[in-house]
Amino acid sequence: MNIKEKNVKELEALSEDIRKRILEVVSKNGGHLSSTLGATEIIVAMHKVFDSQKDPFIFDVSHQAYAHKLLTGRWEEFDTLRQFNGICGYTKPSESSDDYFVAGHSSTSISLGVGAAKAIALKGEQNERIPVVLIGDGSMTAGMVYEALNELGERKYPMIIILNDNEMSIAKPIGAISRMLSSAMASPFYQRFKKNTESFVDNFGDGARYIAKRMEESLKLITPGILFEEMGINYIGPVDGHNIAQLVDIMKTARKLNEPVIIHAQTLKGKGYEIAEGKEEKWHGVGPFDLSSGSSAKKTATKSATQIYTESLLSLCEKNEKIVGVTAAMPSGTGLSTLIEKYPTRFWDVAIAEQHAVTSMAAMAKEGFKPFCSIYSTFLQRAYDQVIHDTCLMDLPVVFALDRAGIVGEDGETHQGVFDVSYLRAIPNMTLFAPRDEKSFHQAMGFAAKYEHPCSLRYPRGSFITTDLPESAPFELGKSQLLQTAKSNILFIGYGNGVGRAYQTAKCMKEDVSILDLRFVKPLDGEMLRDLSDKYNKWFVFSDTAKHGGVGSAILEFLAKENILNISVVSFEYEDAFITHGNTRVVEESLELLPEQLAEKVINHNP
Ligand SMILES: Cc1ncc(C[n+]2csc(CCOP(=O)(O)OP(=O)(O)O)c2C)c(N)n1
Ligand SMILES: CC(=O)[C@@H](O)[C@H](O)COP(=O)(O)O
Ligand SMILES: [Mg+2]
Repeated sequence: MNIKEKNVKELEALSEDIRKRILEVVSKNGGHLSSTLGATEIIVAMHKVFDSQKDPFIFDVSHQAYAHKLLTGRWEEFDTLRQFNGICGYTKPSESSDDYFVAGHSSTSISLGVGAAKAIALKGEQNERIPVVLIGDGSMTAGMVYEALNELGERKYPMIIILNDNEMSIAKPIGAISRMLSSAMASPFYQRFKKNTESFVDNFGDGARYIAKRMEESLKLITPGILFEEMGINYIGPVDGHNIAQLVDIMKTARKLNEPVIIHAQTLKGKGYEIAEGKEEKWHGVGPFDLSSGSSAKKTATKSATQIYTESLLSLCEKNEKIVGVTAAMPSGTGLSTLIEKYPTRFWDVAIAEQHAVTSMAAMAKEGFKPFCSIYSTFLQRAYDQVIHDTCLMDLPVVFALDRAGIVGEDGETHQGVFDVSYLRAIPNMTLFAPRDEKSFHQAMGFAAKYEHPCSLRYPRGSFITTDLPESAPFELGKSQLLQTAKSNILFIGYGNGVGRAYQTAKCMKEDVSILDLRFVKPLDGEMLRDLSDKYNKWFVFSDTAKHGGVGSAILEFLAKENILNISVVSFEYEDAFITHGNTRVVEESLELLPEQLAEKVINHNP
């Protein structure tokens, strides 16, 4: 039956069926669980009142949009969620015309809505179509949201913004905005007012009590909405984000206003799966798990790069009290939660605010501190000008510790950490290097902690490719490390996690090869490369970076500048295309980047 014809009871039953389907698939495949369980009724109500075939449905981050996928013809194939060639974990127009826009990086939805509303107005379609945005309280903390609200409040395009406030980002939300949003019921003024009026009206009977109740209601409506109302945007709420009848009525009312409206819905993150309900960070993004017990299926033995980073930073902090650091709403993902707990006056979660994170740390560097910006490679893209304009132009000693560098797997195109060498290498005063394993990671961190200019080190999601690499030499600026020499004319040049891949590829070959750990891609070890160009004339580059502007590019630039013309360079970095989602190994195989595939390419390469 078409959702438009369903009554409230049927919509409630549909929500429960959706929850069951989400739990069934996410417990098998992994994915974003608690966000998407909590947004179910809101999304069902959206589809009841609006039409995603004509109204732009815009989900912020869109990790919470599984119910939308289930309601738009993907119920059966939802079994393939986040699998290679399966359903994407985020909205993706190429997957369905009901998915209006790509999403994955947060806080873009309101700008998208304003742009869509402008176009709808220009095309004279305002009576037929209206943008409907769903954004979470965590995503409301990024500056881009206020750029969009600023214009929307001025131009007043008709638009529905549903703010799904579950009082959680990935972790507990931080900052004034989150506090403002959920402060309505708890504000001291509001509580005093409530207490005083209750005692006051007890002496005057029902009529007065009724008036006080209305005042209390109106006060509730005023407190969190004051920010939006003052900006010229209608505010309705807070409302129960699990009450479908109320949600449907309010969305219908909001549509009739034909103005910009924010509906502030309060929900329970993880609703419907008791173990995950409430303020449980670990249920935001999950691997496969046992439904009855909630215990995760996969246990990882080897230490992750994030764990190494955390241990390294902890030991550096003990020796140097000038070391400080930030994360932009990824405390556990970056490992910074440990540092925040141990050094609460030196480490901060600044919410989803990468631009603010970088620039505020630049100021701390100017004040003589040694900041570590712990940000995923993909999310640092959000703060590119802050790296150039506020950090490198001032030549300030900020360390950009880029986790999730390389293919990240099931998060797919929006989250692959593959562009950082390309986007950072072009910036003057920036130094780029990468550890290959645990030992070299500690050395790289020691180097970073003393380095007096901007620098960036990168490391993979999960653990390094291999742990049995040769002993690591201390990190020196612009110095590489020759790990293995052989008689053949073949040289493997590895960078970061690419060194492990070079070793695994070498093992697949009958012929011995020489292997260099490049360590620094900026500045390059010119002396070593000149020396090696006399001995080896077939170079192969192994790095989890985009080819364009990446490590191979840097080496080719060097050879050209040195007028060294007899070397053939083949880069096994990523081609000029966005990399899809799926299990990392499966994705790498599709890109022909597995060691055995690379060995084939080396053997068959005849320049
Ligand atoms: C620019 C950017 N920074 C960080 C993230 C990582 N991230 C994904 S979802 C999320 C929290 C979102 O919280 P909220 O909007 O409240 O949604 P909820 O999961 O609570 O429904 C974060 C920090 C991101 N996707 N984009
Ligand atoms: C939706 C989002 O952007 C985050 O939840 C991201 O998926 C976290 O990635 P990791 O699982 O690699 O920490
Ligand atoms: Mg939230």
